[in-house]
Amino acid sequence: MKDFFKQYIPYYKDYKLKFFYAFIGMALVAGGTSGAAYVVKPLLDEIFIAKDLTKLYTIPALVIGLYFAKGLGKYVQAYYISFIGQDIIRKVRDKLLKHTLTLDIEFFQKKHGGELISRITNDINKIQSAVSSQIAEFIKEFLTIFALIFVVIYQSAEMAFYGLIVMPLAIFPLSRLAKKMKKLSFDSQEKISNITTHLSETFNNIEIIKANSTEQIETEKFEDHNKKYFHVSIKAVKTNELVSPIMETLGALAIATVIILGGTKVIEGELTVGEFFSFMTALFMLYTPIKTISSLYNKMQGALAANERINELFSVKSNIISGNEKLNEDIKEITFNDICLNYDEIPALKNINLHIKKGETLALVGDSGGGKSSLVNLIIRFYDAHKGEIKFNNHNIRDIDIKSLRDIVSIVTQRVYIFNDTVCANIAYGQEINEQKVIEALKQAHAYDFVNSMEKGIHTKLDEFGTNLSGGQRQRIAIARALYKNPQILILDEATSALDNESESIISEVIDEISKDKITFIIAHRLSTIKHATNIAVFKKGQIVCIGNEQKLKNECEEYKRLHNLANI
Ligand SMILES: Nc1ncnc2c1ncn2[C@@H]1O[C@H](COP(=O)(O)OP(=O)(O)OP(=O)(O)O)[C@@H](O)[C@H]1O
Repeated sequence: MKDFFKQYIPYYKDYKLKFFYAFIGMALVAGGTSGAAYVVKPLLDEIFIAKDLTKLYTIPALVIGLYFAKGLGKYVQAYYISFIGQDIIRKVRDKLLKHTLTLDIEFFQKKHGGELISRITNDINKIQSAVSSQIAEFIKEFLTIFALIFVVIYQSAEMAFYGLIVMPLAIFPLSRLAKKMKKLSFDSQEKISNITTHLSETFNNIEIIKANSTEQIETEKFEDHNKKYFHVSIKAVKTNELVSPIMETLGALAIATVIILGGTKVIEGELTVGEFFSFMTALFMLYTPIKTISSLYNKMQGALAANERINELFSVKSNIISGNEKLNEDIKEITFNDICLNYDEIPALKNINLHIKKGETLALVGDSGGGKSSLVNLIIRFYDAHKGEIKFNNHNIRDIDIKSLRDIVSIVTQRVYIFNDTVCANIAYGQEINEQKVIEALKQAHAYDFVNSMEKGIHTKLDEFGTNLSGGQRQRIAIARALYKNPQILILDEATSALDNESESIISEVIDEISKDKITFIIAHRLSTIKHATNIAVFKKGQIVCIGNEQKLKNECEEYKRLHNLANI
């Protein structure tokens, strides 16, 4: 708990004035509550026993004043505390997403998107009430307790001792319950994360689910996750709700003792009736904040568990560290010197040596799993090689500022990414929109005709998965996006695989034309699309087994001949 406060207290520094207002509100609540308890004494002693008529009006007026102050205080503190809490949460959420986006591709490939969404939404929501209302309630209830204890001790120190002894007695069972609550909250956050993960997987894979009629199976899996969440939640309710009966039983014991003791004192004339009732009112009132604090402490455990999960994400660090050399120059050559890459100790690339000059196109071909995508992923530092060196002119890739590197590279991957935005914004993604340039890029990618026939042309909104487009249309959008950037290095990983033969050959010609002043990497299974490449590297099990132009490979490379024959079957 201490660490939790340590982590969030610095945020409060930005809200000093608002916190001050909230504190005044809390003080009004504490003062109003204890004042209401105190006023029982003059109420009984002076109106009912001494029959003082003047007090008949002043005391009720005072009661109204006290409750008004309490109500006003409650409103002021609730507003400012919620403001502070929600604003802190907004900042933590922004910070968490910012941090998450800095992490390596490898992290995203291993962690499910649904789980990350759950951390950034559910877990952060869990700490929201802790940093806002719960912290405020803690302070408010503590202030109220102090004020009421003051009234209790002021009225009778001896009875106060018996009335309050329950407080230390309650600590042991309550701390046991709190520990259990923390564990249950951790479980519960994990279960809700499973639910989010399952939902995101279901909606992302909806086509395959429907095509295989597995709706029932998926529903059953979901019901299972849902049931587990329900069981943990109910266990948490069982634990949390124990706080109140424990406190009430202990409280009843204390109150019974005080009645016997106080009753004796009143009978013997040591205490007035008013003093006794004022004491009793304060004592009764005391149990509410004490009970609230115990239950808050328990509820806080949920926030602590969620916070651990948030901190776990904050503690993940990127392994791919940016260099600081900016690439503000013409890239004339890229060199791969003895490059090796492993995924979890399993080799994917072995001793790759390549040299590509500006204006050249290197095609990468070979069986599936040969290492082609892995090689191009190294160029934009989605991964770092485990051995060897990649150089852009004379810069080692690890010394280059990652943003400046990625600014000069366009990549079209096997999976096409479409954003929930207009065609225009999708093409100019990450750059300023120039409609003329967008149209130009669309024309080059042979996408302008179909975009133009859409209701709003380049201003038509696409949906996130591009479901309002055909596979080939999606690929053309991705190619147009890559061309819009006018990169120095162009990487096309199966970028035309969904196109019909005619479109593919037209686009291949366009690419041949525009790649004259670039360094281009093309991965293609259809060998016909890469026949004009300067060099073709044939991959097999992570190695380049042959390299050369098409004619050379046709004459000398058995593996290429095999691929060529397969393609012509
Ligand atoms: N993120 C990853 N984590 C673990 N292994 C991976 C990862 N990406 C690729 N691999 C493995 O590395 C090897 C090379 O994969 P890669 O995707 O580079 O091949 P490829 O030649 O591009 O295949 P394809 O033509 O099917 O796209 C494969 O055995 C693959 O299973």
